[in-house]
Amino acid sequence: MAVAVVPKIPTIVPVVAAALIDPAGRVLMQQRRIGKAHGGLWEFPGGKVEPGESLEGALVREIAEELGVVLTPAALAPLSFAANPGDPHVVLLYTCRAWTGEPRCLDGEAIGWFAADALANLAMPPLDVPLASAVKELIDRCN
Ligand SMILES: Nc1nc2c([nH]c(=O)n2[C@H]2C[C@H](O)[C@@H](COP(=O)(O)OP(=O)(O)OP(=O)(O)O)O2)c(=O)[nH]1
Repeated sequence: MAVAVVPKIPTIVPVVAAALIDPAGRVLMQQRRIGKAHGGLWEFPGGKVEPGESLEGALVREIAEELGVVLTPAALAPLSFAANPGDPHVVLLYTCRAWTGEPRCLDGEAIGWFAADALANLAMPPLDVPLASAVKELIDRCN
């Protein structure tokens, strides 16, 4: 009898991202570099989790690489996640209101601070649309 061998290959690609929220309730968004997948669209800064990394460890690394700031791990709060059929990426979104340093655009095309009401006007990758709604709901409740 033939036995099917199913290779143990992960079918999802975990991506961690952060909604940095400033004291005025504005959110930092990053524009992806032109020419990359989803080039020119606005996303939450972050990136893929590398083998052996924790989720929070990956997020602290990515944010340091992309924005030059050090997130305060205790200030990271999981908010929501997003996945779509046919797309292996699962974006896990955290909020963060405490960090060290002034965010700079080190990796993207641009960065900007946006009021919660303005997020829906940004052109975003599909997974970011529900995530941005979750961020707006949170800010509307808390600020
Ligand atoms: N960082 C981030 N990635 C997102 C978001 N929404 C979304 O669909 N993605 C997708 C875009 C990318 O395909 C993937 C994140 O990959 P990445 O930022 O680490 O890497 P990349 O595609 O820029 O570059 P590469 O490593 O594939 O060469 O997740 C988001 O809000 N933030």
